[in-house]
Amino acid sequence: MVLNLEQVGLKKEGKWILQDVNWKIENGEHWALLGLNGAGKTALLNMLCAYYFPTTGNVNVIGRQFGQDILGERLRQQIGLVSSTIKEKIYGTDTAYQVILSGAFASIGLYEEPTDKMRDQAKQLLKELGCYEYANRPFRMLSQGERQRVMIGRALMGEPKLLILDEPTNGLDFIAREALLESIERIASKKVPSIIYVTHHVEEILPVFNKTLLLKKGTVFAQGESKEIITSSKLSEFFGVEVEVNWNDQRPSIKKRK
Ligand SMILES: Nc1ncnc2c1ncn2[C@@H]1O[C@H](COP(=O)(O)OP(=O)(O)OP(=O)(O)O)[C@@H](O)[C@H]1O
Repeated sequence: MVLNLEQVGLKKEGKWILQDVNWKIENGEHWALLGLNGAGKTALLNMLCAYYFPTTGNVNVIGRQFGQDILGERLRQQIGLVSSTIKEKIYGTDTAYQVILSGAFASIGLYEEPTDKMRDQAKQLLKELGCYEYANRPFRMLSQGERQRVMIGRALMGEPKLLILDEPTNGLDFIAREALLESIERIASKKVPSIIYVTHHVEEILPVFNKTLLLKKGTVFAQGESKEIITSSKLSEFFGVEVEVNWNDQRPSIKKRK
């Protein structure tokens, strides 16, 4: 099992941010995590990466039960996290290749001498993610879509068991978004690692994300097979406005009913 949360609650500054969260991810499953602004998605991810400890309940991530003695650093080496916070820390002068290589050490910047195996793996990832042609270009000169690919490559360098993509299409135009989604689909089709794809956008729930969790006001509003969760009636209740969901080519689209 990749993840097991039981009756998890998180209280910060006297306020419950997460409550009664139950969530299991089996090996090889890929999940979409959908929630509006302030739903608690970031707080939940921070907990999965052991930056926050649960106030109540049990958290088990990749076979590690959270307790007083959990080593956050060790756990984080097994989780590939792609988020805007990490992206902002990357040195703009490092090349795409160096950024991907740095993932082997889970460091920002390269301080250790990579092995030949690491170099081969980084080159392979550059190819798989379509980054090869700009491998030697500094990170700051890359487009948003290119940077995002590099960040995913960096996360995959550590051969994580869980890959968390936190709103990876933010700031991308339609073409770049679809291209990135295609790459994500390719990674997901390999089964390992399991992916949690965090988004506000229903249209980004690719067929590979066959499970969806809806988070609302810090609690699980619904979870299960995406086809059963992403429906007009469920999402109308979830968003609190009447919406119409249509499935086309195994991808959902949504619009507000007039
Ligand atoms: N450390 C903290 N202390 C106090 N309140 C917090 C803390 N972290 C988050 N919150 C609050 O918890 C709620 C959920 O925040 P969170 O950032 O997890 O939402 P989100 O679903 O990620 O939203 P968005 O989509 O806008 O990023 C918000 O009301 C936020 O202000």
